Amino acid sequence: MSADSDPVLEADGLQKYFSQSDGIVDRILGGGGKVKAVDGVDLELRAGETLAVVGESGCGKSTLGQTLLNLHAPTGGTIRYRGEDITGLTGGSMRPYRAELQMIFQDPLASLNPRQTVGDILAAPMEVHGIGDSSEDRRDRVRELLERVGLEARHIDRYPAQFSGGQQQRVGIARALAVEPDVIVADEPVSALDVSVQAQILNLLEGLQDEFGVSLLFITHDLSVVRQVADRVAVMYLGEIVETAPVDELFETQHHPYSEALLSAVPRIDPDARGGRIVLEGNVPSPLDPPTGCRFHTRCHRVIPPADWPADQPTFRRAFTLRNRVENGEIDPKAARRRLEAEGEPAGDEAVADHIVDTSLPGSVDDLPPEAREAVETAIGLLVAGEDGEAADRLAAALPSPCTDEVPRLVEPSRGRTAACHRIDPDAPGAPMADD
Ligand SMILES: Nc1ncnc2c1ncn2[C@@H]1O[C@H](COP(=O)(O)OP(=O)(O)OP(=O)(O)O)[C@@H](O)[C@H]1O
Repeated sequence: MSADSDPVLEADGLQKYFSQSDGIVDRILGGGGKVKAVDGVDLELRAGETLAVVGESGCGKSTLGQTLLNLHAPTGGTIRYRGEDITGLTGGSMRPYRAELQMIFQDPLASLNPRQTVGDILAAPMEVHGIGDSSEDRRDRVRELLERVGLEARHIDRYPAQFSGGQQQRVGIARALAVEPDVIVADEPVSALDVSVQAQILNLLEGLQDEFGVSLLFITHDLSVVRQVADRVAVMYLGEIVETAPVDELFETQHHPYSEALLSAVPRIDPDARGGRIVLEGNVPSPLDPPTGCRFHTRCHRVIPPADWPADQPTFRRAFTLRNRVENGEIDPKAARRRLEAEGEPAGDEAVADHIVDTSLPGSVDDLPPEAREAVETAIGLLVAGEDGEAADRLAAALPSPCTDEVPRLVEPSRGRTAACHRIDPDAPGAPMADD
């Protein structure tokens, strides 16, 4: 495949929100929240390539894959297949495209009808899409397909449960190929399988892709799988694509700090390779209420300090972590007081505030620049006095960052690569740090 080949499937500003109005989250929050599972994705899958979509669990990968195939009605944006707008097509109007756009699922057994033989499972979509002249012809094609995916043709009348997990996934692959598709979205196709079987299925997919010229969107959380199968990678975080790059380039350099953190967790062959594992702050925020500005700012180890910050960036990150914890309501002065009391320690307001600073600020407060230190101590005092909003405002004023205020643009740091981070955008607010 060529990196410059035409896009087969394109997303432009694609959004998929799920309504929570009937769910438990609604009852807790008291409002009809929207889970912003996919939120403004631009992406193109090019002819014959394998594009991996990677990111942590819950970042929206599956929803993106399913929305691209119109299995979910998109909330916004457009989807084009070979230049034709197919956004939101359903039923009969989607039928001409359905055969071209196929899906392979993570759990092969759950996606195969247990009461049908594999022969029937594979022949049914052929019949729907008018492939094969007769049922005998389709049965011959099914036998060929079974052999092509490494199964035995004589097992055509077996039921899915009579196959092993790896064999069931081979049936899933055969079913996708049965209608001679142009695009396959494979959603974690090997993550339910034993490691030894994973490699066989990945090899099979690669071989079939070359043979059939299919474009593959490969969804996975596993970067070692990405390296084996992908030509390009799109890194997803909280409903957005934060970086795209050819796979080898992404493993060499990362422009987005989230990609950098993901890649830092991949075991290196060379034990002297530079850089240790980057441990991100906190948890993935809720897609019901994603952070402002850059969605990654709450966890980003490279969050940008204000231009007049008098210390280094890691010191800012420490203070900024406390800011986030206060903003997110993660600090509970009452619990801190109870703990001190239980330990027989002094538990007056001042002691509680000191305890919170000690336990919620990474590192020592003494290492902060004087103004930041004063802001931290004042803010925690306010928090202990029950003035949560005031506390958060005080910290936001003392520890501002362009990352909380401005949504980063997707820029092209080099040909064929994109990333959305203020640090690589020459027009972005905030000065990159010398030690960055
Ligand atoms: N049908 C649905 N209704 C409501 N929320 C949903 C629905 N499907 C997914 N979500 C939510 O959308 C977000 C993205 O989920 P999605 O499954 O797409 O992520 P993912 O990256 O594929 O994760 P995983 O790898 O765990 O499957 C999650 O917060 C999830 O809870």
